[in-house]
Amino acid sequence: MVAQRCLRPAPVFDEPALRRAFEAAGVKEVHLGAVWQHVISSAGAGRPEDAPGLPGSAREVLQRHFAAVTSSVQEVKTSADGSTSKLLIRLQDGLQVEAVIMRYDASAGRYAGGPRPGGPRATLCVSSQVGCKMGCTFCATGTMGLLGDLAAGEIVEQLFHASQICPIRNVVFMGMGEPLNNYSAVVAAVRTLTAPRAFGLSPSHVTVSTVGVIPRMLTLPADLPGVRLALSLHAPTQALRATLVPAARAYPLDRLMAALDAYQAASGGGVLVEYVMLDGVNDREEDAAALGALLRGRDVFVNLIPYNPAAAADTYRPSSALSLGYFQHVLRDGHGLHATVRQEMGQDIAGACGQLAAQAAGPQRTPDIEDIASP
Ligand SMILES: C[S@@+](CC[C@H](N)C(=O)[O-])C[C@H]1O[C@@H](n2cnc3c(N)ncnc32)[C@H](O)[C@@H]1O
Ligand code: SF4
Repeated sequence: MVAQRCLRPAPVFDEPALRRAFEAAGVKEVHLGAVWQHVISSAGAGRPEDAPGLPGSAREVLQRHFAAVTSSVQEVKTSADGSTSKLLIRLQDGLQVEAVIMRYDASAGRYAGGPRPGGPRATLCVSSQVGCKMGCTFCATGTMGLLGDLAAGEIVEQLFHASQICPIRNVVFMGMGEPLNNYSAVVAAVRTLTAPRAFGLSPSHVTVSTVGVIPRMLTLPADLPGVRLALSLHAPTQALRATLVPAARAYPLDRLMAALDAYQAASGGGVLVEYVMLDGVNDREEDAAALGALLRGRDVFVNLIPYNPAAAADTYRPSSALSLGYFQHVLRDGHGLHATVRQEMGQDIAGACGQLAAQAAGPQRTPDIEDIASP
C-alpha cells in the first residue's frame, strides 16, 4: 500500500481542492479562473490571494491553504541536438518526477530546431505518478514500483514550469506512471490544462497514454471529451503480451480490444496504438502478421517505438532498422493500416520514452494481479 501524500500548502492549480475550499467558504466558482490567470500571467511571481477582484473570503482561503507553485525545477538537461529538454522536478514532500519538452514540429513531421524561446510550439511529456506499479519489463519507471500519486495541481505545474522555458502546444501523458491508475487527478488536471481561463490547450492536443486499464478507458470519453487516447499494446497475442506487460494478466487482450472498440464508439475518435519494438521478441514476421490481422479494419494509427535502453544490464535490444522497416511495410501494405516509426529524441539525456526514473529503482518484482486490477 502506497502512503497517502499530504500536501500543505495545496497547489492552486489543483482544481478539486480549490473548488472545495471556495465552496466551503461561500466563494463563487467564477473566481477560480481569475486566480489562475493572475498566477500564469505573473509567471508564478504573483501570490494567488492578490488576484484582482477577489472577495475577502477568497483571499483568506488562498492565503491560509494554497501556494501559486508547490514544486520546483531542480535541473534542466538539454540534448546535444537541442531537440529535447528533461526537467527534474522536486515535489514539496521531496519526491521527484521528470517531464520532457520535445521540440518537434508535428505539422512538418520533423524536429523543429533548438531551444529557441518563441520558436515553434513544443510537446510536453508529463508524469502522472512517482514510479508505476504496472511493472512492464522494458520500462525504467516500472522498475521503481509505485512511490506515490501526483495531485492534479502537481501535474498541471509541470506545464507551468515547461511554459517558462518555451511555448507548449501539446501535452502527452507518456512520462512516469500509468495515468488511468491516478484517474481523478488526471481528469482534474486535464480540465485545468484545457480550461480557457487557465492554460487553454485544445483537448485534441492532449493525449492520455495507457497500458490498458479497461474500466477507466470506458469512462474517459464522457469525462474528457475530445481528448486523445494512446494504447500501449506491444504484442499481438495474449501469451506474448503477458510476458512483457504484467497488466495483461488482469486485462486480457480480448477484453482490451473490446474496450478499444467501445472507447471508439463512445468517443468517435481514432486511437494511437504504441508498440515498442524489441529485437527477436515482438518484431518477428509472425508478430507483424498477427498485429496486422488484430488491428485490420479498426480506426487506429500504429506508432512503432524504437526500444530505448531502460537499464544498464538490459535484457532487451532494439530492433534493427531492417525489422522496423519490414514491420511497418506489413502493417501498411499488407493490412492497410496507418503505421509510422517514432522519431526518438533525447536518448543522450535519458529523456526518451520509458527512460524516466527520477528516483533509484527498487528491486524488480512481478506485480500481484490483485494490485494491478485495482485502478
Ligand atoms: C512510460 S509510458 C507512460 C504511459 C503509460 N503508463 C503507458 O504505458 O502507456 C509511455 C510509453 O513509453 C513506452 N515505453 C516504456 N519503456 C520504453 C522503452 N524502454 N523504450 C521505448 N518506449 C518505452 C511505453 O510502452 C508507453 O507506450
Ligand atoms: S510502460 Fe507505462 S504502465 Fe508500463 S511500467 Fe512503464 S509507466 Fe508503467
